[in-house]
Amino acid sequence: MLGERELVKLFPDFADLVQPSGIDLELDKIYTQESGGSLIDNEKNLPEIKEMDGGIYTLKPHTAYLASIKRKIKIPKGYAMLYLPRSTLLRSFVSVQTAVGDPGFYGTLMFMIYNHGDYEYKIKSGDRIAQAVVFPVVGSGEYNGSYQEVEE
Ligand SMILES: O=c1ccn([C@H]2C[C@H](O)[C@@H](COP(=O)(O)OP(=O)(O)OP(=O)(O)O)O2)c(=O)[nH]1
Repeated sequence: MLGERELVKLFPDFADLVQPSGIDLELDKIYTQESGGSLIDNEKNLPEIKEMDGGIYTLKPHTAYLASIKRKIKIPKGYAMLYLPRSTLLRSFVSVQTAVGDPGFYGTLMFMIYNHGDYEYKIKSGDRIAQAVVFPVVGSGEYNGSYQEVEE
């Protein structure tokens, strides 16, 4: 796992969010699910989503949402990331569910947030919801999948 000094060099756009062994990630927007979707023979049809009215979001009990993360991220070739929830959310009965960040990925991270509780949970755009931990990848390839964005 990479530490502070390496992370600041590899992720200069996130320098102010670097922690001793990871990078804090801030909530940008929250989206609700508006339709079904499918994954059949690797043909993906993503559900339609709708941006919630911003500022402070209210997560209903037993409901799933998508959350975008502020700032686009570039994961350098030779490194991969895992994203772990902030424990304050877990202590509040809210989970942040995530996958792997691939070497070479550039774009906006999207996570799923689920309010497991029996009560509403309020969260504001800009608050930290997860921490990225970064690992070197031996013999790394480079991501070029459907979520790759063109670097500006
Ligand atoms: O929780 C996560 C984890 C990763 N990513 C980003 C970074 C990752 O590199 C990219 C693609 O993730 P993945 O490889 O899991 O996508 P896929 O479902 O395999 O789709 P595709 O094959 O089109 O890339 O999405 C997220 O937005 N959210």
